[in-house]
Amino acid sequence: MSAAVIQHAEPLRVDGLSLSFGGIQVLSDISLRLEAGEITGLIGPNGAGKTSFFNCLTGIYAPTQGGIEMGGLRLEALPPFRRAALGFSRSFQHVALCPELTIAENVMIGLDRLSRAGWLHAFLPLPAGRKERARNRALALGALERLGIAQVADSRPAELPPGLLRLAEIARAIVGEPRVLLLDEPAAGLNSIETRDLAAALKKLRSPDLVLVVVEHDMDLIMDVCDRIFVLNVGRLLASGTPAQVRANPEVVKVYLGDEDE
Ligand SMILES: Nc1ncnc2c1ncn2[C@@H]1O[C@H](COP(=O)(O)OP(=O)(O)OP(=O)(O)O)[C@@H](O)[C@H]1O
Repeated sequence: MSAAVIQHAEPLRVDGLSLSFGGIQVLSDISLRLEAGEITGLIGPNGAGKTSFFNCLTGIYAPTQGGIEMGGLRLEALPPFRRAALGFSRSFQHVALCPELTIAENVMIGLDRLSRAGWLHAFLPLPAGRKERARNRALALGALERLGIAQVADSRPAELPPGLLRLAEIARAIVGEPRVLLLDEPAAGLNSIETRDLAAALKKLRSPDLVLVVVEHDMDLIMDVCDRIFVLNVGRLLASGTPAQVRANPEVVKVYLGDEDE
């Protein structure tokens, strides 16, 4: 096990990150700094490279060039499980909860990196497993509570609407108290009321110890919750700034935001 830890309130620094598959350049020379204590938005047209960027941060994709650093640790060569152990957590574009498990049990899966024997052990009817399961359930309930949905702890995914499922997924992503939380299109498939609830939940997650990055096409949500926004276009960083600065940037309006009104 790595003795390295990322101290609280460290920014995540990305320097000259590039990614290509064969001859296709997916990300080109991305340099930026993601601050703890802020909600950062990552926006851009379809195919701009947003998910690929997340995949580079979590180690699913190996960048062809560039560095990723946090708290003095070089991360770009670490495999995904090492980055997870250092506190990287993410949610995916499509809801991926296990239908056979309750919401609390689904959230407990997010404690894998903290579990001594792995989460499966905590589900087995052994004394050590029972103790660990009780501890994990309490942590899962805490995460659900933090997002205001503790009442669905014992429901199964099929019983719940998309908005609650999305929040349950985020509960699973935060239950291990990550240092870096990457949310990929959390508002996808949600109606306007669910999106409003999501925005309120995201604001509650803002914390001095957390780098929180949201990829999203819902511009109302992004402009509402984000402190800072980075705009990608065909794999390049096109612009960055506060929501007001990004909204007023003519290049961003031309390649992306202009589409919103059409
Ligand atoms: N594993 C891969 N192999 C080849 N090309 C890939 C791979 N992953 C991503 N790409 C390509 O990289 C480009 C960026 O894709 P990516 O999914 O990162 O964009 P995105 O900004 O997240 O798009 P969207 O908003 O539609 O989700 C696309 O052209 C995509 O086809």
